[in-house]
Amino acid sequence: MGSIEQPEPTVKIPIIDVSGYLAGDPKATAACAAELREACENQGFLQVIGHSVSEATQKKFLDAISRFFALPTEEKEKLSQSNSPCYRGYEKIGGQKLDELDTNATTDQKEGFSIRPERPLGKFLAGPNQWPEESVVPGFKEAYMEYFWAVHSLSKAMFQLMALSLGLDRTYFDAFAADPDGICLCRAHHYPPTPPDAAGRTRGVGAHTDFGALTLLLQDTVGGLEVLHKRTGTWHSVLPVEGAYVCNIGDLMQRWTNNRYRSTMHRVISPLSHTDRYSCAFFNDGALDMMIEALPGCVPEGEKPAYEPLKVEKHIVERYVQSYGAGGTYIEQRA
Ligand SMILES: O=C(O)CCC(=O)C(=O)O
Ligand SMILES: [Fe+2]
Repeated sequence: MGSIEQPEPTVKIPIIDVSGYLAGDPKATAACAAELREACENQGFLQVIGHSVSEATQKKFLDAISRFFALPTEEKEKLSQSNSPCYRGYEKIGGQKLDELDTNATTDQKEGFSIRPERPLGKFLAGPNQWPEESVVPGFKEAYMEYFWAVHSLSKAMFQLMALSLGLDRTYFDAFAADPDGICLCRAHHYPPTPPDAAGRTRGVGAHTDFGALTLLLQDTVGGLEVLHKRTGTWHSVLPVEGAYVCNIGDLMQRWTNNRYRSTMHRVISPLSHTDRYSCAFFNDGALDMMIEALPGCVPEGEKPAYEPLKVEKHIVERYVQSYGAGGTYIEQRA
């Protein structure tokens, strides 16, 4: 008799239809909250369908970013993030290295373009966007801002569902997630096709956990995003579902929930592919002056919280510096 084979570990990334919740149906809301809790306590990743961002808004946005990334490098470099006091604008290939642990890892083989709503300079990440001239990429700014606000609204709804999933009042995270000065940032990505000599050797995005609270990622149908199954150390694809949002928990939310909700390591591999890949991450990392300390109900009776209280600002600034190197007026002022 042969040895008994261990079954492959299965990583479940549930697909949750939130349409009933968004329509205000109490039964659907309770079911969605339970599904969200289960996903966050396990892999920390799920995909959201039946959401409020229209297909037209997504398509218009994806079309606009592909036209932007198709511009000559000199044109994109005019909007370089390195000229921005607040990490806004164009980030060239290799501009970020999200894998902080592996010193041999390549820089991330993606280019990006980041925006936020404009706020007066002062607080971390506040300041002006950089946009291409309207004649250079017609409709880009309009499509990007329309997309931003649509996903912003969905992220607020997801925080309310998150509150319900934790047995908290629905509005518990509102002050955090809807603060006009809060850290909400949208970064569009373009992953160029990988030549054979680089496939497998480079990373689209190195292994990392997201810094903040909640990420909503739109990916096209090319694929490449993978999550780590911690116990077995194996990587598993997040299969693209057209129009869905990959929703994941970041380090702040893991800390806030006293490790009950998981911030999972993920990466984008560079498969041998002749296709360009586009994605866009929307990070809602909340109000800068919020203190993160274990939420009610997340510390078992008789135990101490796993972490000291921490201000959002301190955490986010440190993580930006680690992955981009010091940059931006805010950080220079504090150095
Ligand atoms: O492009 C992707 O699929 C993932 C990007 C990502 O993980 C990030 O920007 O934090
Ligand atoms: Fe990420």
